[in-house]
Formats: sequence, structure tokens, C-alpha cells
Amino acid sequence: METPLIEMRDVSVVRDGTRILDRISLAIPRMRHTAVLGPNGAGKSSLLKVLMRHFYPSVDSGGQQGTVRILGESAWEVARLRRRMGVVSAQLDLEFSEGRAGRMTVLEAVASGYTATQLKEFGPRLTAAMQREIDRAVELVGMTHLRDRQLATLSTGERRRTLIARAIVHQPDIFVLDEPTVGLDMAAQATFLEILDSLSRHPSITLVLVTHHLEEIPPGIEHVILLDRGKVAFDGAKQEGLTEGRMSELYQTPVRLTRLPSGWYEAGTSSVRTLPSA
Ligand SMILES: Nc1ncnc2c1ncn2[C@@H]1O[C@H](COP(=O)(O)OP(=O)(O)OP(=O)(O)O)[C@@H](O)[C@H]1O
Repeated sequence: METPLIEMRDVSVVRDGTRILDRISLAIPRMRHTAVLGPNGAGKSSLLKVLMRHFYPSVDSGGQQGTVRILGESAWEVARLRRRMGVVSAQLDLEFSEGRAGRMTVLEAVASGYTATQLKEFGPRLTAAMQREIDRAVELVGMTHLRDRQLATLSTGERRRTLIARAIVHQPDIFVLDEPTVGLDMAAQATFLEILDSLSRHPSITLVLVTHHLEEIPPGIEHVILLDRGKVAFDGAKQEGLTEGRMSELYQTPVRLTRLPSGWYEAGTSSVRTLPSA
């Protein structure tokens, strides 16, 4: 069997005495695009932090420590690992909206994807091939007309598109998106979803999407992992995982769910909030 892209075995993370992740085991094969869902506090961001080596598995009382393997390797040097990944999150957006990183132009920021840093000093010189990839990525996200603008002067939607280009310019194995549409208006969200949809057809980048919005899961993502209070509640095919019953149980509220012929979902809760009359 082919080595999974991502494999976690018995991974627990304990912080300040709280068990944030509780013996998580999962495997994501290459090109099995995966959505990670779960209510607030379920551990989704923590799971991504384990992937990106911001968090390390805790040692349990029996002295056992879970393992995280990426592309079959567990002993990654952090910088080398991050170069194999692309990341987009509202947090990253914030980091690129001010200070030194915010003063980078769109082109410089996208180039920084090659080093997985937030520095415009590129180190090894950009080759002509890299330059072409940068132009292509900027074009893909529709930012060519703003290529020389500093990131701090862009709107949230423009900056998020730039960060997608930065995340994919170096053709990473894994593209991690942590609640990527936070702060985007409806038009920017629609543009973002189109880009995400087309990326789900890219021949070599595996998407790992964390979201609260079932309407944002492109048809190309066919696998879901449901997290509930630090544990895996479901890990399998999307159509089996995304049911009204499972979603209602996970979110502890009645969830309505429709799978559209296009493969996208429509979702809502049936609870009606009534405001007290004046
Ligand atoms: N560094 C930390 N120290 C202590 N507790 C933490 C830390 N990071 C996360 N937690 C706790 O771990 C739990 C899971 O947090 P996490 O951010 O992973 O959840 P999430 O599923 O991403 O939630 P949300 O949907 O609200 O973003 C939360 O209860 C959170 O308070």
C-alpha cells in the first residue's frame, strides 16, 4: 500500500492540563482531499498545529507518545516540512496585513512561498522558472493587476487571494486551509470557492480544509473527518459523514442539509431565534 501523505497514531495533545486532542489516529492518502469539521473547541486548529509542528504530541501517563508521519517520515526538520505545505488561514492573513510582512508587494509575498517565510529577502536567487510560477499563481488568483501593491493596502479578499498564490506557488504536497473564508464578503467568498474548486482538480496538491461551513466544501473533497471534543467522531466518505443526523449530533442542534446536483451542499439550522419584543 502507498505510504499515506499524513498519518497520525494515538496523538494526544495536553495543554494547561486540558486534553485538547485525545488519542487521534487517522490517515490521509495522497490526493484524498479532506474536510475537517467540528464545533468550536473541537480541536480542528490544534490538529493542524500538530501537522505543522506548532504542537507536538504529549507523552501520556504510561510514557507513550503518539506519532505523526508526513510522507512516511516522522523526523522532519520544521523548515523543510513547511516547504512541503502551503497554508492559508485568517491568522496568516493578519500576519501579512501589517508590519514588515505587510510592506511586501503581492509579487514578493508570493515569492516568499518558496521559502515558507515572511521575508522578502529571497536568499537563493529567483530562477526564471520560479518567476514564471509566481506570475502563474498571481494570475490564477486574479491579482495580476495588483501585483506591485503592498499587502497592508489590500482588502481582506485581495490579501487572501494573494496568500493562496503564496501557498501553492511551490507546488506543495499538502495545502492546508484553516477557515479560509473568515472575513470575506459574499463576492470574495464566491471567488475563493471557485479557486478552491479548481485547486481540488490540481494533479498533485492534496487539500486539507477546516471549515464550519458545509456550503464551502467543494465537490472534489470526498473525504471528511468529524472532530468532537478532541476525538475523531467520524472518518470516511463525505456522503456517509455529511448527514443531517451526524451533523445535528455533532453540532448539538438540528441541522438541515441538502446535497445539490452540482455536488455542493446547502446547510442551515432549523432553530429560529426570536428576539424579545420591546
Ligand atoms: N495553547 C493552548 N493552551 C490551552 N488550551 C488550548 C490551547 N490551544 C487550544 N486550546 C484549547 O483547545 C481546545 C481546542 O481548540 P482549537 O482551537 O483546536 O479548536 P477548534 O476546533 O479549532 O475551534 P474553533 O472552531 O473555535 O476555531 C479549546 O478548548 C481551546 O481553548
